[in-house]
Amino acid sequence: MSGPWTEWDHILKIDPDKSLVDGETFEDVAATGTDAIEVGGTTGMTEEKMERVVEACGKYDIPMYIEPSNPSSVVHSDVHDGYLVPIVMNAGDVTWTTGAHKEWVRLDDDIDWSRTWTEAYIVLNPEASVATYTGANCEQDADDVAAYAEVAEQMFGQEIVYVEYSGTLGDPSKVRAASEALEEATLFYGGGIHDYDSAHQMAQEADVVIVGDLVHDEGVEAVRETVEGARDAN
Ligand SMILES: CC(C)=CCC/C(C)=C/CC/C(C)=C/CC/C(C)=C/COP(=O)(O)OP(=O)(O)O
Ligand SMILES: O=P(O)(O)OC[C@@H](O)CO
Ligand SMILES: [Mg+2]
Repeated sequence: MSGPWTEWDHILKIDPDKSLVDGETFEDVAATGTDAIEVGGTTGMTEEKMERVVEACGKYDIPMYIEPSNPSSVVHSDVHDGYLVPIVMNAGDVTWTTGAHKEWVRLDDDIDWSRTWTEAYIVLNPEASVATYTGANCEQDADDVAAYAEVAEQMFGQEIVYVEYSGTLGDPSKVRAASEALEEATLFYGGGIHDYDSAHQMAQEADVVIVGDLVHDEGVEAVRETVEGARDAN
């Protein structure tokens, strides 16, 4: 089974705990040329904030996926395309590999498995909230990153491997190492993409690049440039 992400170059990740740039709307966001919107963040996540963004983006004709950072940010709606649930390969606590997932499945009687997929995260920026939150061990050389990617695909059957540098532009040689270790799985890269060149550079290594903070800090015009960078690289 393979998902629509095999056709994507670029994802825009909206953090429901952050606002858009003054004067910009979700309609502008949907018109940036990105292939899909992911809604998720680590800190300050609540069901209400999640619902608000999902509803706002659901009005536009763009694929939208909820990326929950805990079971209580899984909102049920008809307007989004599915759930991309993180599994953190290098978490310091099994909560973020299987524990939260077990609790979610135990407590939620209404999981729609037909549109639920997972992303195998390798978290590499120790300064990011997601690293603190999951107690990730970010000291990973390129061969460690490659091995995690291979474990994710070959042993855990993951279709998506996500090299995560949230907040900073990562080491392209580690992204390349992950890419070379994968056979069929789709490689996502996210972190610090802020212009045409950074998008172009990381899109040469990864299949899909994810842009997050830029939309909240700089706005849709800057995001559009990253879409172009990603497209030109692929
Ligand atoms: C089982 C369920 C439903 C949920 C658990 C899912 C897991 C394992 C979450 C772990 C954390 C994670 C990988 C969240 C994904 C979203 C993400 C990485 C957002 C970016 O976070 P930061 O940029 O560090 O944080 P802020 O921007 O929110 O400060
Ligand atoms: O916010 P940035 O640094 O663009 O990171 C994007 C994404 O990988 C965060 O989960
Ligand atoms: Mg962030």
